Amino acid sequence: MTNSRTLFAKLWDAHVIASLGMGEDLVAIDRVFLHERTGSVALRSLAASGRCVTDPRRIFAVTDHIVDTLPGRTGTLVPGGAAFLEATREETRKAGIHLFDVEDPDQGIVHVISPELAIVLPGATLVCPDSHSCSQGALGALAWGIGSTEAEHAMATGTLRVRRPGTMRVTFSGRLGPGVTAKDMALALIATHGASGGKGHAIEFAGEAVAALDLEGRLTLCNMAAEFGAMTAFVAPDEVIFDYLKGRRYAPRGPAWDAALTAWRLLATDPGATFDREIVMDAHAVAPMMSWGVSPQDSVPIDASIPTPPYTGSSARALDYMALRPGQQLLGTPIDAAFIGSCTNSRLADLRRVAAIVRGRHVANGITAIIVPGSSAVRRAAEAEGIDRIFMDAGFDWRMSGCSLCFYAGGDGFAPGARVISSTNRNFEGRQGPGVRTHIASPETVAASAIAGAIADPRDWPPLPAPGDGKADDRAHAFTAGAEAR
Ligand SMILES: CC(C)[C@H](C(=O)O)[C@@H](O)C(=O)O
Ligand code: SF4
Repeated sequence: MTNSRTLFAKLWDAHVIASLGMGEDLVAIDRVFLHERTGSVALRSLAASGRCVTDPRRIFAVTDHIVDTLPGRTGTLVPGGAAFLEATREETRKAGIHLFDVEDPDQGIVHVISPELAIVLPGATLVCPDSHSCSQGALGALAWGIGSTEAEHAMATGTLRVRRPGTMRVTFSGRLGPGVTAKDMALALIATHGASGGKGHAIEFAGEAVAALDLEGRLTLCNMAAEFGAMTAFVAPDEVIFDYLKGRRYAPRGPAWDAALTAWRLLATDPGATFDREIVMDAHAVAPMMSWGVSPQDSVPIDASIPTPPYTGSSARALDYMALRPGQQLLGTPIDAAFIGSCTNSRLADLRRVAAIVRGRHVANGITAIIVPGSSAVRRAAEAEGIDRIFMDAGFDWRMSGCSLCFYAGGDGFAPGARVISSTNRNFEGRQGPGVRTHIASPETVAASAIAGAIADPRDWPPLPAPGDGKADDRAHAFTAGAEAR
């Protein structure tokens, strides 16, 4: 008998108020984050039921999903969308909940601004009525997506009734190769084990390649756990996370910070602790990945060809929808548009890597290329570094922050039938507009493809040496040495 515990057990047990039997626990919820699409529904329904928010200081809201992202935006282009915005404004005001609204300098995609503002903290529980809430586990939190009704319950009681998930450790051993990123790690995992491979589990990502990821890379990896069917995912927090959080708006300060740090440093799986399931992936064997079908599991290394039959289920219809042939090479397939954004890949580190590739180059003729920063803070930081100019000079549209064309809600969208290469997390039918054919990949792959005008391998597009710029060699070296390596 061992007393070794997994990090999951430590996080979970610290929040269990009561065991409710049948595998369910009553769990204390430290933070609730809402967005206008589903949060407005929860707030309205809570108010209508005559219940109230017990502790508004633990609840935050943002407008991100349906806000327009065109420069000079005033509201939303989504038909009927204004009602969601109005409900969010009205109900958060009445309940005393802090709202990061469109004009707020801290506005952005919920899973991007939560870490930026240190609303999510190591060891905390955070819920949000959004399936990609698991992204935030990158900071060592237990963060998961819930429904609107559960959000009401969490706001009214500070608790939730939750089935205790199984534990799974996914270890990426070794180091990533050149031009390979956290997005490729996630797609390789999902392609190997299927879109339901993580079902019913809380995943701890571990191993050398995970520890070597920067904060942004860890957020990307945990974000994609939603596409792996997992309840949530996290990475044991380390100094990378603590350094990032220090001094941020809602981070503890003074003696509270020191006490937090002492507690956070214990947030790791003990040696000898066992998991319900273990998966080991060889990081060195991961290549830049690209999806070919209509599920993230329909993904292959970018230089591979589309698998040949037999197909089953969604994969069988996928090729029709995607207008591709079995055995076809993905490389060189002409594209119509490129999109860089979303809670998966729209942070400053993502944009810097994109800038390194597009600098001195231009988007191919006839290609629509759009970059949407994940938050207003990312947008400002990118502009302060001048990388917005690099994007615009290269022919990319540079937008205001929000979910934007990550998902089609009836407003902005790509043309029907367009083949879009996208740094987002979902390639479902119609995800980016009716009939739109989405290929998901890393931001580097999207950038290289936008320039090539066809699906391209980012390893074939190293940064160009800039005349008179002594840093060019360093940039090229950083790229070939593994873009996300610290
Ligand atoms: C609108 C929202 C509920 C949805 C989600 O939960 O994931 C969206 O963010 C998405 O990515 O599809
Ligand atoms: S960016 Fe896309 S995946 Fe992320 S929360 Fe918004 S709509 Fe969902």
